[in-house]
Amino acid sequence: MKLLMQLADKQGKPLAFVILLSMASALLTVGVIAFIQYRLLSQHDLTPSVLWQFVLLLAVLLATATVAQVALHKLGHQFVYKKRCQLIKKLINTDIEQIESIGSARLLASLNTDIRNVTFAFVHLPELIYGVVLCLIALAYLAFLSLPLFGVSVLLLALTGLFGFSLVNKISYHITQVREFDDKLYQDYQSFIEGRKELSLNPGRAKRYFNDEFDPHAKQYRDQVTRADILNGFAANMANTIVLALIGLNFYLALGLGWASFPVASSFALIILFMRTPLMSAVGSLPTLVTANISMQKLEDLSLSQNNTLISQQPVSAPFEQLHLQQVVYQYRADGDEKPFQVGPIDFTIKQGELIFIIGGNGSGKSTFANLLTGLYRPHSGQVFLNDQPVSLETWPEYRLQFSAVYSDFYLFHQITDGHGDNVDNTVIDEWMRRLEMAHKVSHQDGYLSDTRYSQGQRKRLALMMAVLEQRGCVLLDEWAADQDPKFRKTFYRELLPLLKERGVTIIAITHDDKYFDAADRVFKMDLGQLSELNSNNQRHTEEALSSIVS
Ligand SMILES: Nc1ncnc2c1ncn2[C@@H]1O[C@H](COP(=O)(O)OP(=O)(O)OP(=O)(O)O)[C@@H](O)[C@H]1O
Repeated sequence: MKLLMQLADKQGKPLAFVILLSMASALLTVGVIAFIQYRLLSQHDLTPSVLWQFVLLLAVLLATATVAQVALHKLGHQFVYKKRCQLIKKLINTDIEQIESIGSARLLASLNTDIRNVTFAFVHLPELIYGVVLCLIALAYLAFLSLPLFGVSVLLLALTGLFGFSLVNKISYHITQVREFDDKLYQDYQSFIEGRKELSLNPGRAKRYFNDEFDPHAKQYRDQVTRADILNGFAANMANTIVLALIGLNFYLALGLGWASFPVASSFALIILFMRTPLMSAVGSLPTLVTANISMQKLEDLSLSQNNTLISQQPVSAPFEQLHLQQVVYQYRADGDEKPFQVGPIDFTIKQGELIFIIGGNGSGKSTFANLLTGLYRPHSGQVFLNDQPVSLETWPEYRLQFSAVYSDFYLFHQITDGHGDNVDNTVIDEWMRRLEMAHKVSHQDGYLSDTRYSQGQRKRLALMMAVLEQRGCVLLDEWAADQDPKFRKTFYRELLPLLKERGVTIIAITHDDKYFDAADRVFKMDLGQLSELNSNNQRHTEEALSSIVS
């Protein structure tokens, strides 16, 4: 099993130690039975010292079993903890394009369900290991008692195991389906939560979504999980019945056909009965292990980055002087027969301290260009030059360090950090709180914002503050002013942008505020993925470009 293989691969020695302890505790358990049979049941040997030996044996058994269990739980949960941390680190190192193609619902389902499934498996792993080890040792003891009876028992158990194997395959199939519907349910949960306002206003839509999307998924989930549970219950009942059948068969073979004596047959019955509970627990733990294996596969299928170390911030090699894009092309993945949207080929140059505006209609490719420019997307062809040096695959992460941004779908973190992830001087934070007219509203302490639940416009101001505090050479703002009131919009274009420019920051702003186009050094227009520069001295040219966007 993949789970055990991975555990063995990463924690080979501790796992071997735990298996040895489990074997010792199983041996001791069989030893206790043998002790009862040979010492306690033989009356002429019943002295107080025998009782003390028995108590000692029980104490050693309790200690060994407890240590084995504790060690296995610790080992398992440590494995899950490491897996969880690795997963998040891989997620951080994964390309945005891959994360976008996986989708947030599938990612959340994996982070939640798959990790939980692996945890459950580790809760049940001790039962499986103990059950298997105990059964093996009990079988060895049976072989010692009577080889012919042992042979018949092993044959019956092997046949049952074979049948059980096909059952486990069927259970695996249903559990795989269950996991697929889990992804779909997560998608539905996300729609219900994120679309709560629309659904509140339109109960008809809520009902329709419930009936057409959620309910079929929930029903399929229910049906598949029911089938898996029925098969699992059947496997457990079958194991139980086979164990009882084995006792009857052994008595028949021993006493009816004279294969063994009565004491041997009764010892057989005792051992087999004794095996029953651990065997049933082991069988019962199988579905959780199957589920965990499927979850491990699901986690692998996410194709996250293999790199699970957090990149320590590299110093930016040289300050931003100039950025040049040469014949850069980016194309989205084709979805069906439709021609995918393409940005480029683009030739674009920006120098340090310039203030550039980009305009363009909805869907013209501005945000795609913003992602391309800031290095979130890698060009499919063409070349990017930073300070006249070509940016290669190796230097791509370093290239990104030149930028800070407020994207249109920005996220506001509580932590206030500079471009290296370190704390920022309080006086600098206070200065920007004042400039952004947020000082009366927001407080901060020890590098944390007191809250992030503000209006969209206020949150955007804080996001701008975060971008500025990162002190990168180039700041990208995607329709930043769209949510600001007219008064602050003016402050932004007439005071804040000039101030940043004066401080040497290069700014690329995607905007529709034609009233302030004169603030920019240059204005570019994006149209169907093609970028062209407008002649900012020619008012008519700019007006034409704007009216083409409006029309
Ligand atoms: N993840 C994606 N996969 C496939 N196509 C996409 C993806 N994201 C965007 N597109 C396509 O790329 C085109 C440009 O999108 P983009 O977001 O860059 O436009 P935009 O100019 O920023 O628009 P808006 O002003 O409405 O924000 C759109 O027509 C869209 O169909």
